[in-house]
Amino acid sequence: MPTKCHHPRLRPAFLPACVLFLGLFPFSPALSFRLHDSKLLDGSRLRPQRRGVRGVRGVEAPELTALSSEVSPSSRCTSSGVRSPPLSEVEGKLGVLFLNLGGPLNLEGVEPFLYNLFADGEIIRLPKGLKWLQPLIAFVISKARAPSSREKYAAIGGGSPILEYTTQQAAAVERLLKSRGIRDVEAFVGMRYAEPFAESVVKEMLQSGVKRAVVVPLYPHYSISTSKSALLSLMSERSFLGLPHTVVPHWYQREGFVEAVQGLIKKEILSIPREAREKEGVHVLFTAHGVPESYIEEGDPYKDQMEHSVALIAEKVQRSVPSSRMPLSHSLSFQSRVGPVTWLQPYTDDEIKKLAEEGVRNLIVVPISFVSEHLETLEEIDQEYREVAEEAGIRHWRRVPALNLDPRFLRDLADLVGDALQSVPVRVEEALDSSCCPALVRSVESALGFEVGGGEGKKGGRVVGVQKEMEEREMSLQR
Ligand SMILES: C=CC1=C(C)c2cc3[nH]c(cc4nc(cc5[nH]c(cc1n2)c(C)c5CCC(=O)O)C(CCC(=O)O)=C4C)c(C)c3C=C
Ligand SMILES: [Fe+2]
Repeated sequence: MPTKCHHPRLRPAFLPACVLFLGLFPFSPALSFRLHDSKLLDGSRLRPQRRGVRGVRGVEAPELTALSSEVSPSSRCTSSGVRSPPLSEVEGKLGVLFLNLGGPLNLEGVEPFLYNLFADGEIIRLPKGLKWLQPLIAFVISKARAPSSREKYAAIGGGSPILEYTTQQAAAVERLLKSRGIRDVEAFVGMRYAEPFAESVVKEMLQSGVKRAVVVPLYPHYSISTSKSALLSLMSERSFLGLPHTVVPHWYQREGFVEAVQGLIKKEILSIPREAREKEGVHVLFTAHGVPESYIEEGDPYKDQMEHSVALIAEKVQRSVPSSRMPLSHSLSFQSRVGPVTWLQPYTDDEIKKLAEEGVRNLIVVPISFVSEHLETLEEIDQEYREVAEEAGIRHWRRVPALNLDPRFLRDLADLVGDALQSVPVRVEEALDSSCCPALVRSVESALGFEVGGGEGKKGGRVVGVQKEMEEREMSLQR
């Protein structure tokens, strides 16, 4: 049965049990993060994102051909069951569902958001026999963490910009699809830990007449803790399973994504004064949200995909910056660890200090695991890590903005939907299997050094606030 996805009032008698459990917590990593059957959570009220525009049904335009030379993951990610036809052959209104994590809109929303996060059986993984403790643990941890978490959200203006960015991204993709001939299409946003909850949005989709759906977790790389968790929330809405649909489980390998990130990196590299970058070189540090190591040991493809992703982007960066007078190196590290267990390493703060000790003076930091600005970019990287870097001796610090409303990225998201329509559908049940798409999950050597040349120095733009950036991106999309 789904657990109610709300911050509960616990009876005092439960509290000693929670405290007892948490007392064990630091000494029992195996207990605190272990593989088990997934647990579903239920959402609460829905705030529908946008009203659908009704028109001619089911028209796919030829320009929806992939820009990417890669085979769409959908066509590879199959099980041995009976195949449904591609969704392009199904008539009726198309719904595009973007799944994301969500975030608190204000400081009052921080504790309920944390509760929902820690009540997720894919975030705190309890053995089967202890699952009944999940709501209690979520209650205690969210209470304990809320004050420090609230401080962080206060430092970025009092709430998370995730919903705003995601809504704008979805609206832009809907416009692009319409402009390409899919007139009867509506994009939806469904969140995991905050409103609008995905479970409710799915109901809205069905009520609004959607007859086929493309589901896109807005995480380029698959992780049990993010993509799988988001997809599980769909399983609790049984009527969704009767809807012809396809899921794009991961999409970091798409050329459009790689090129969009590369473009943003190149801009920051060129913003470092020419003399400094040619004399001292530049280091590009890719930083991804971490997961506990135990996830990887239990089959989460996240680390392999991340390493592959970094190698693909680094290669493009190397090729994109002409001449060869500037030594350019790169590495990957992991941030935002929580709790007492070991997370993926190296940790980003340690990596920054190590790089500075090794003589790096010009540092480009690239948040790679998430496609919009959020707490970890605006507070952890821009404030905490920047201070670490400056104290360690980094002279030129640049943070690459998240993809947000980058036109290349948005075009690729629209292409991705087009590719998904043409491919063999991947059902949500299939995409829950983290070993789905083995051909795309391969380890590659990361941290390859490479040399690129420089151009004229330009001042790099920092993140200037959601509203301003949205206006700029919107204008650029319209041009
Ligand atoms: C790819 C992205 C992410 C992965 C992987 C991920 C795993 C993961 N996260 C936690 C714990 C927390 N995450 C929190 C916020 C948060 N996490 C991500 C992304 C990934 N998490 C995002 C986008 C956000 C939202 C930020 C915002 O702007 O609102 C938080 C709350 C913030 C805080 O108190 O630090 C926690 C806690 C775990 C345990 C985990 C893997 C198991
Ligand atoms: Fe997280």
